[in-house]
Amino acid sequence: MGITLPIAFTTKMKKLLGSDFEAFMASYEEMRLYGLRLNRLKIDEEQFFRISPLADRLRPIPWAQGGFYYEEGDRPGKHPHYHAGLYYIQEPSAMAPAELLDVKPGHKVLDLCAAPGGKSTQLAAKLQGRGVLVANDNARERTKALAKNIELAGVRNAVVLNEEPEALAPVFAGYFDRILVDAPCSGEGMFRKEESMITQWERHSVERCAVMQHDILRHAAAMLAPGGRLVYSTCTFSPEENEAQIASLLAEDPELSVWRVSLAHGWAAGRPDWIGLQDGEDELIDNQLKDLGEIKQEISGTVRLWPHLVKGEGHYAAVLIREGLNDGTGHSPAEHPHTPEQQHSPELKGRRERGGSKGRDRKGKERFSKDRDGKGLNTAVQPLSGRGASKGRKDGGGLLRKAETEMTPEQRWQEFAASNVRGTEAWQGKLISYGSRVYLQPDGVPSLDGLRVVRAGWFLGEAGRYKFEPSQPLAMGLGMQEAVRSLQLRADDEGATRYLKGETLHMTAADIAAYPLEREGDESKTGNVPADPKGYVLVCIDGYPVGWGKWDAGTLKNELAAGWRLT
Ligand SMILES: C[S@@+](CC[C@H](N)C(=O)[O-])C[C@H]1O[C@@H](n2cnc3c(N)ncnc32)[C@H](O)[C@@H]1O
Repeated sequence: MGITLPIAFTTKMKKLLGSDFEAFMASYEEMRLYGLRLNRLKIDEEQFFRISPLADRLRPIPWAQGGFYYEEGDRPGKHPHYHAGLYYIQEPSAMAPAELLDVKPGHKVLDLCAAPGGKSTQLAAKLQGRGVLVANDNARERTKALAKNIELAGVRNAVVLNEEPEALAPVFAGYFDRILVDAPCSGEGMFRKEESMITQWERHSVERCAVMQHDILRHAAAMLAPGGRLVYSTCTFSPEENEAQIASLLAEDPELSVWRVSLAHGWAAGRPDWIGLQDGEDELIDNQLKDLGEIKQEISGTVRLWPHLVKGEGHYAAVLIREGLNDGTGHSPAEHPHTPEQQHSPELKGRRERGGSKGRDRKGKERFSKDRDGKGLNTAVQPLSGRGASKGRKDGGGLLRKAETEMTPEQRWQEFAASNVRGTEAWQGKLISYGSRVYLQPDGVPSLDGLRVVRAGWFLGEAGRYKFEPSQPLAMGLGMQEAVRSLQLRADDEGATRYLKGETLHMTAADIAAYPLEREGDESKTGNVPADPKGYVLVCIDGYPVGWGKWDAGTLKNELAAGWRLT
């Protein structure tokens, strides 16, 4: 066997697994499996199979919509389709929790421990652009990758936060229809995929993880709407981090119950009989409001994915339901009793007051922090006539110049959209700006005042003194035909690779056009050549946007930001 497992780990697993231990250990002799998941916000299976060179070698992952095993040598992360956000590379078992959350378009969804964003992009695809996704992670550095993956996937209705669950709970009390807690854990299920997890396991003990998980879970539960659903998942085997966590939550919150997962695809039942085997664990379910026998019965409805029983790594998942009615498509916070204004929990109310005041200094000014791109980020929503506008006023020149510089960042966007993007009048959401950066925030998001905001919504671009610069996330979130000017490249064109590497391309005005993707047997371009081909062009590969270019007199200047280029 190539992997050396810690003795403390194998000893414990032997005690737990008994006669299954041999089969479990044999799984470490086998190769890990590789998975990718199609981004159904952009593409379905049929279309993907038509355009992808991987099509013949992909095999479906039975528990995940659009999930496929690929071969190690295929390197899908290097293909232009990856840069177009057509799929996300994700370990097969890791696709299970988001499937269990049963997200429907229109839901308000929280991914509480979200970085680097695999499950967030999966949840966003299930929302199909309707409702809200709040993706949060408390590790500041990791939220960079989280925001980028959400943007690469073309998600338009997400807010990205960098907070502790304790700070979110009062702001979003009872707000979410669906919550995913993909908890930080000791990672025992990932030893085969990533040997470095073994060192981390030795450093972050199971006990420490269990304390952290308990804290995260109870705050998560406070944010779940009546009738809402919460999925708790880990990639570890230890019962202290799995069944015992759920048992203690059920004991504390009698409105929660386990929704029994059906055991298909080789999935195995949770193990209530393993609760209490470890020292001190009984304390977790002290003061229970529910009978222990009843709780243990419920725990058998949670699920374990074992590496010797499924084609994937080790995982655990529990689905919990909060008592109450929910039509499944979301509701405004004012419609139910768990709103911030109608707190019934004195503990949460106290925390909200503390959290709210955290965002202001003694003089009542709004707190600023840096956003992930290093820009000064106002943590409060900028009003339409806010800071960005007054900045322009200071250095106005002649009358026209003065009027131009007095435009708010939102107005700058609208001016840009009018000549570059089709159909924005029909977009749902609220335009807001933080400094010069303009976002489209999904409707119904409460004030984020006082929270560390990484993305306040879909980042549309940055307003300058006289112009608006469209962002990379705007390009990724548009459909090809939403741009006034587009350039169609094919994945196997040399031009596609050159564009992704950041090079300038040369072409005539006739190449800059909005025209449909060539279909088999139809080589003709049938679209409209824009009246003025000069300006921003949405560069597409096989019909899917990858970034902006700026065309003028035969040259397409490459606008792909450094962090988005093919290296
Ligand atoms: C298992 S990973 C999440 C993987 C992610 N769901 C995905 O699918 O890409 C756990 C995450 O929890 C984050 N985390 C740890 N403690 C946290 C806390 N108290 N609140 C929120 N996130 C936390 C870690 O930074 C880490 O990114």
